[in-house]
Amino acid sequence: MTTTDTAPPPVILAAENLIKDYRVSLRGRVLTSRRTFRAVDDVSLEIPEGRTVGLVGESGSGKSTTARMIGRLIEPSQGRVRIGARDVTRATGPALREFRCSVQFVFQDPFSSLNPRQNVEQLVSAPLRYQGLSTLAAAVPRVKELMERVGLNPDHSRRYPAQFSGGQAQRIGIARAIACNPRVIICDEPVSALDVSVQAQVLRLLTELQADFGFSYLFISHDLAVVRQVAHRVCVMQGGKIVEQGERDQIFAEPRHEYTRTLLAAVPTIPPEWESERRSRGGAR
Ligand SMILES: Nc1ncnc2c1ncn2[C@@H]1O[C@H](COP(=O)(O)OP(=O)(O)OP(=O)(O)O)[C@@H](O)[C@H]1O
Repeated sequence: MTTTDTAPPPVILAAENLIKDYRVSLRGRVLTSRRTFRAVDDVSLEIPEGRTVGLVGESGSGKSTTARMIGRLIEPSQGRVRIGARDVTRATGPALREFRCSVQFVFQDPFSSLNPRQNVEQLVSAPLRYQGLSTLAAAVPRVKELMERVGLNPDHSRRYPAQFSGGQAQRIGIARAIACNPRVIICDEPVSALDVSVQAQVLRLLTELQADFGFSYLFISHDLAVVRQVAHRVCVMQGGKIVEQGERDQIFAEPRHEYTRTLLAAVPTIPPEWESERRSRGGAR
């Protein structure tokens, strides 16, 4: 952690009044230009340095669309994305490349987000090569170091995704995400495709990496129990809008919006030993 309890950490990544209109619904229904479908409606959120912002809501509420706009994977229809003081909404060329290094993604399904024809050396070194920071051969020691850091055997660097378990494949995705020392990692349902025991290990790894490197996370999940374990702040989405946001303890202890209360009613409680261990590691508080 880079800040004290008295000074709030500076905002590293911000979304300002983001809107996304689609002209074709995912079901293939073509909408007329006058009747677009608004998937995200005036969303503003801030991600402080070294902190985790949880983004929760039911399926279809607009979480992934919001994240993809913030990470510049898709263009917003309106609104702005800022990293530090810099507006990167329309950044192109070198500015966009730099942004892509600063803001990395970890996706839900590690197997579909890793090219099955590339081995770990190729996969994990990709951000470094994209930035022109390294060649494949020169990146191998760094890849092995990253593999070790995320709990993988560096001797397996020539293996392909299919030779790993789901949890190990997600660790490859995490190694790739941290390869070029990003400032923010957008985790889009990073554990929901994994077995519960493996989920806990991957969440623990993300928490450790944050404590060690000060990463900020935007952590998307439909599972509030998971968000409660990792998030410092929580934003609740419904129907494309953020209906409530605040510090994690406030959201969980005193939800103000009816929809948040409904979501919370379905959350199992977390074991106290988890909570105390996380606090002692410097995780969410
Ligand atoms: N490329 C697209 N074209 C048209 N509609 C889209 C597109 N992507 C998403 N949508 C629609 O936008 C809405 C928000 O989708 P989004 O994936 O952002 O929600 P979500 O909260 O992440 O849901 P989930 O948890 O199921 O991924 C949904 O109604 C979805 O069908």
